[in-house]
Amino acid sequence: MSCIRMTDVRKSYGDFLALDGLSLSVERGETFGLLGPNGAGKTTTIQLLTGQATPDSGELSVLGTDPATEPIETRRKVGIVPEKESPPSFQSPREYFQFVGRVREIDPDTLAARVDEWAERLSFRDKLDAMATDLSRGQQQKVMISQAFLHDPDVVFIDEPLANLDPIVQARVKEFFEEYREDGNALFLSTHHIEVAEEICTRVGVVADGKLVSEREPAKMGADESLLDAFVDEVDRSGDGGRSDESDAEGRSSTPTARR
Ligand SMILES: Nc1ncnc2c1ncn2[C@@H]1O[C@H](COP(=O)(O)OP(=O)(O)OP(=O)(O)O)[C@@H](O)[C@H]1O
Repeated sequence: MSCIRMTDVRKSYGDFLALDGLSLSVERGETFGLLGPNGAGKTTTIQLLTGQATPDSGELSVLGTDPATEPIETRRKVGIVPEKESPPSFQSPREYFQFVGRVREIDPDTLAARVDEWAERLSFRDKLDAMATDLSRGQQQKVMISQAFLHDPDVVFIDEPLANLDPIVQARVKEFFEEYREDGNALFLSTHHIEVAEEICTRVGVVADGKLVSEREPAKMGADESLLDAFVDEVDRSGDGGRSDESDAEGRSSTPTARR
């Protein structure tokens, strides 16, 4: 059975239709990547699947919970790295992890061992007691990735997983993602970096115009096939290619219009 499922989900903001009947499903053992142009609906999809927003219609299921009606249950079961979140500026990473541990009900010895493991894996042991406000953007991203896995969830959602990370840390994160997936868990990633999707994901879905317009398994694509070419074709065909023109630097539309 799928551990993540969306069926015919619609979501609008005012009169702007952001998701127009989006359906997808993800199985355990998969790293699913949602690829799409600015404003296509990737962040909205993650927000709906993690109970941070509610759909207008359609069905959602994550690890047997309904994020629309049981958002706390869903969030208890999954890990989340939201797009623009940082650790609280007034706390050190160690204090933040202790807070996460209390909320996630992780016993102190397990928490200490996992924090130690992540600080080692992502090379930030020397920053564990620094104020978060004094961390670089990449160091903050390391803390946010670590917190998502501390309670050993079966499913983790990450918006732009490798943003701001140096190549050595990116390699360690990719290695961990592969082990995590092979252990029977599922990762749901959102990105507009095609090379990231190609390298990390077992399956990539292209979202355009508020719908899932195609799905591909990068490992099964022929040497003459390019995910970039396929992406450009599909986005052009959906008519979503020009959507980024009406979005600002944050990807927010300044003049929301209904998709139809
Ligand atoms: N709170 C909101 N109010 C109004 N419109 C919104 C809101 N959140 C998102 N939107 C609009 O919904 C559409 C989808 O936004 P979303 O953030 O899901 O896109 P995205 O694919 O994650 O974009 P990006 O790649 O630029 O981060 C965009 O046109 C955006 O302007």
